[in-house]
Amino acid sequence: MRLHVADHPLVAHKLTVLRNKDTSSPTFRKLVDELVTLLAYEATREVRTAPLDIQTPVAPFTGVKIAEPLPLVVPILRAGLGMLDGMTRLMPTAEVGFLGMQRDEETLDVVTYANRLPDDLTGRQCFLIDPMLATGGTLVAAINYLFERGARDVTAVCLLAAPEGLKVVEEAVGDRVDVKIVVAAVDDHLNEKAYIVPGLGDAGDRLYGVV
Ligand SMILES: O=P(O)(O)OC[C@H]1O[C@H](OP(=O)(O)OP(=O)(O)O)[C@H](O)[C@@H]1O
Ligand SMILES: O=c1cc[nH]c(=O)[nH]1
Ligand SMILES: [Mg+2]
Repeated sequence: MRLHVADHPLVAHKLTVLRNKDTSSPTFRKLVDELVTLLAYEATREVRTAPLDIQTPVAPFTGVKIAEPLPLVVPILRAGLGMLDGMTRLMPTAEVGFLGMQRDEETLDVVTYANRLPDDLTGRQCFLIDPMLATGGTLVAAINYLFERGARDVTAVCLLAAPEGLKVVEEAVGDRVDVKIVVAAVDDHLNEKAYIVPGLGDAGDRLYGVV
């Protein structure tokens, strides 16, 4: 597993506003969108390309295009949906799959309630998006879904991660999958309810309200 922590003053500034409990839901959504655009730049650094011959107004030129099979972006519902527009804005030719997963707040087990993914992900670069990596249970379950369909190259884009969760992902995935995690910050620890500290609270609730 490779970890990339964004080191950028704009990321740190926007993240601070996001963490603030007094930040309203509309501002929270906008900041998540802005942050994912900054993270997506790093997350897509290794996206595969193929040569493309074009003609500039002056001369022929061999440039690049995103190679097929096209990358697949997979938001983990609910909170991951808040990152989808930002990700596809940067990579508009990517296709999109969906995973609906919810952490049982008592047992911390992951319940998968929706799954809309291509059957065959062989050779596809997959981008899982979810703002929070807490115990790591959700991300490991999501990576396993992709692995079962043949994916071996997975980049997770998260806003906050806990050290405990990063360790769980590293141990669970091993070298089965080339996993890269791009995150705006690694926080201090998990509290007794497995919330990230200092964190930003419940990302899904702050984006979409308490259900
Ligand atoms: O690392 P873990 O301990 O598994 O926790 C992280 C998960 O918890 C949150 O989702 P939640 O289950 O609250 O669902 P929601 O997006 O519908 O709010 C978050 O968006 C992650 O998916
Ligand atoms: O701190 C946390 C942990 C899990 N899910 C969240 O939304 N926030
Ligand atoms: Mg939630």
